[in-house]
Formats: sequence, C-alpha cells, structure tokens
Amino acid sequence: MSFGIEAASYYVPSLYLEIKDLAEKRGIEPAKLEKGLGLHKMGFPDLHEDAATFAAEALLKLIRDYEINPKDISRIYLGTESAIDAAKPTASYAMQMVEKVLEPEFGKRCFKNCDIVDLTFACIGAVDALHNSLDFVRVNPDKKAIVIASDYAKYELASSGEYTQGGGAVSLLISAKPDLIEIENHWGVATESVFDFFKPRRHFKKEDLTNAPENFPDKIEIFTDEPVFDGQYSNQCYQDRIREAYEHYKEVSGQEKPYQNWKYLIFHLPYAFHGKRVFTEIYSLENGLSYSNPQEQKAVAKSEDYLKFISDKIEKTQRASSEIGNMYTASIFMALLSGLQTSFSEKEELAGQEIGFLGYGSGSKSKVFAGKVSENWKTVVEKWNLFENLNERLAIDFDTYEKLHRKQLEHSVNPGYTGFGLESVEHENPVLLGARYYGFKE
Ligand SMILES: CC(C)(COP(=O)([O-])OP(=O)([O-])OC[C@H]1O[C@@H](n2cnc3c(N)ncnc32)[C@H](O)[C@@H]1OP(=O)([O-])[O-])[C@@H](O)C(=O)NCCC(=O)NCCSC(=O)C[C@@](C)(O)CC(=O)[O-]
Repeated sequence: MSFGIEAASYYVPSLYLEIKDLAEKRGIEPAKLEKGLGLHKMGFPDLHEDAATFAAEALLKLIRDYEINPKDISRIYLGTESAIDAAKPTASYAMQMVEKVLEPEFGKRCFKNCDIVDLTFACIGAVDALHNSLDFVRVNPDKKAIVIASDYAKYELASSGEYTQGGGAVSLLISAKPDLIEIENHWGVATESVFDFFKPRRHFKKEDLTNAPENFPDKIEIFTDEPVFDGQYSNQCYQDRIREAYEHYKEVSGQEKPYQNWKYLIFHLPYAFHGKRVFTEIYSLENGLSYSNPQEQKAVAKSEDYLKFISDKIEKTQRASSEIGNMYTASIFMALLSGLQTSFSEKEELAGQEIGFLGYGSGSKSKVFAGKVSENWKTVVEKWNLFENLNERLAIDFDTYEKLHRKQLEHSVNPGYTGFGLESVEHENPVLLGARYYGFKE
C-alpha cells in the first residue's frame, strides 16, 4: 500500500508590491534583491486577510477542485507561526469559515467529527503536520487527512527581513490514494535549540505606544507578528540543520548519495535563491570538493557543474517564491507546486521520478524526506494554473504598503474583493473581547 498526497491547492495574498519599488525607497540596489536573492514581487495581504482567511481559501479550493466530501475528512492539521490567537487554533477559524460556505450542500457543521489542531515550529510546522498525518493514514488507511500550511511573513519595516516578506497557504489531501506524490517513510531529522529567529512575548509600556487608548493598561506583555532574528546566523543554522538531517536521512534510508536520484530538490525557501545558496555544502561533501573557506565555497557555487545542477534540479522550484516571497510553513510546499506546475506546462513527464524535500524551521529543526511522483499527477496539477493566478493579483504602491504594514488603513485596498475576509473584531462585549468575525463574498 502507498501513502502520500492525493491532491493539493493553494492561496496567495491578493496584493503585491514590486521588489524594485521597495529597493528604491530603502536605498538598496535592486540587482542585489533581484539577481542576488531572486526576489521580484512581495505578496502582501489586504486589510481583511490573515493566516485564517488564507487557510480557509486553500481549504475551500481543495474541497471544490477535487470534489471532496468534507464529511470524509477525519482531521485537519494546520501548520502556522502566524496564529491569530494564542489559545484558539487558527484551524478552528478556517474550518468554521468553510463550514458556513458548504452549509447549503452538506448541512450545518460538516466538520463536526473532524479532529482539528494547529502545529507550530516556525517554518517546519506544516512538515510536522504532514509527517503526523501520514502516520495517521498509515495506521488508518481508510481515512483521509488535510494538512494546511498558512502564514503571513511580516518583518519590521526597513529591516533585512523586510524584502523577504510574503504569505499565503497550501492545502494537501493526505491518503492511501496518493495521486500526486507517494511519500516514502524515511525521515532524516536534526534538531538544536537556537535563537536564530523567534517571536518571544515582548513587554510594552503605555508610553511606548503611539495612540494608546485611554483605558490601555500601563504595562502589557504581548506576542508581536514581527520576529527577533539574526539573518546571517539563521542562514548558518539552516545550513547546519539540513546537513545533519540529510546525513540522518542517508542512515535511515540506506542510500549513499540520495540527492543524485532526485529529479527536484524541494527546499524551505525563505527567499527564492536560498536553497541553491546553502546546498553547496552538502554538494561539496558528496562530491569530495574542498569547502573550508569563503573562496572555495564561492568556487563551488560558481562552478559549471553546480550551475548545471541548479538549472536541472532547483531552478523551477524557485519560480513561485520569486513572485510571492517567504510563506514560512507554506514555502516548501509552494516550491513543490512551482516545480510540478512548470514541468506540467512544459509537458515534461514526471511519473515515477523521485523528489527530495529539505525542510527547515528556525529555533531549529530540519526534516529530510522523499517521494515518488504518481502516474496520475497531471490530473492533480491541471487544476492549479499557478502562474496565471499570480498574475491576477493587485499591485500596490509603496505608500499603501507602508500603511497596511503599520495597520493604518481603515478599509481594504480592494473593497470589492471576493472570498473570505475579516469583517470585525469584538471590542465592546467584555466576554468576547478580541473575537474575530469573518464573512464570505461570492
Ligand atoms: C536572508 C538574509 C540573511 C539575506 O541577507 P542579506 O544581507 O540581504 O544578503 P546576503 O549578503 O546574504 O546576500 C546577498 C546576495 O546578493 C548578491 N548581490 C549583492 N549585490 C548584488 C548586485 N548588485 N547584483 C547581483 N548580486 C548582488 C551577493 O553577492 C549575495 O549573493 P551570493 O553571491 O552570496 O550568493 C536577510 O534577508 C534576512 O535577514 N532575512 C530574514 C531571515 C531569513 O530569511 N533567514 C533565512 C534562513 S532562516 C529560515 O529560513 C527560517 C525562516 C526565516 O523562514 C523563519 C522560520 O523558520 O520561521
């Protein structure tokens, strides 16, 4: 019996900012961002969008495109690090939004007997949800699970993370009928507790805040959606963890040079070119190349063999990231969609090919695993139209971007939007203070 991904869908924020506009305003050479890091557009949420609406959109699209009966879904596990509440899972908001839309067809509370939960481990939380859900269907082959990866990658204005911002969601149907990709049960894992990127509770005093309301407490401790991070150190942690997890994968799978058998290498992409920049180390180790100082490392990165390797096994998986930016938990799955969509559009046959995954989450953990593209993969991919849909987004100017970022806008940039949207947040009723209410526009 085989297990894996039966179907997949996605949602990207409805707005975007051209990276060259950001570069110009921040005094950064556009070529550094475009040619150095591979960034072209930054996906950005409108006022009514958040990790819950992204998740709801990706869930509804999955159900509709692949004609899934929601009552057949035993669990929805959502990986996110942009939870909208510290206790009530974002999955519960997404589930309720979708239930309401499906009510005419499936009756009230179609997910009544569905097990839902959020999993958080920075960018790797949705890989954990996938791993866990695969174990679940292996034990219960007649059941199906849905994994959703949903995030809004937001950094402080003018920080070195700002140009990597992005967001969106990917949803995956996990079952014993893996029409898209069969996932093998070998998992390389590496974990170390580090402070490369994290979102601690932070203390604020009333005087720290502009426009604090009269009744605001003198001191408050809150989570903010902007991380504390050390960019270059986080790169190093990423490189170290994927090397360790890859070594572990070799042990558990009994393979000598697994990457050589992989058609695509699917990385967690905090920005488009990250995977190809960090894989030089594993590549050097596998091929007996010297890699001990920056000159040697540059030489490997620029070598003809490595450039061909990137062009064959990585480049197509980066394309969506260049148009969206970091999607945190969803980035690795969007890299998969990008590679498969491009192969599909170029009429390349992938059935039977092996694909390797290298996940990373700050804080830190890596998981390395692999899968085989199924005979039916094209029947799944034909629903995506990924790059056409990216072209449907609305461009915003820098001024609007900054206002959205600072939460200074009163109304959505696109008041005529369709789909899910946040409609209000309770601020009067003391027993519901902060409750978020969402709606759906056809
Ligand atoms: C990612 C960094 C560190 C990048 O940091 P940076 O300082 O912006 O860029 P850099 O100096 O590392 O690299 C710039 C590249 O552009 C090139 N360059 C320069 N100028 C030009 C030019 N004119 N024309 C062409 N190329 C140019 C330059 O040569 C270099 O390329 P290289 O040669 O080294 O490959 C920064 O954006 C950052 O701090 N981001 C936030 C943290 C982050 O994304 N870390 C990534 C690893 S950790 C991770 O992935 C987890 C995460 C973040 O997703 C969170 C989670 O797990 O939840």
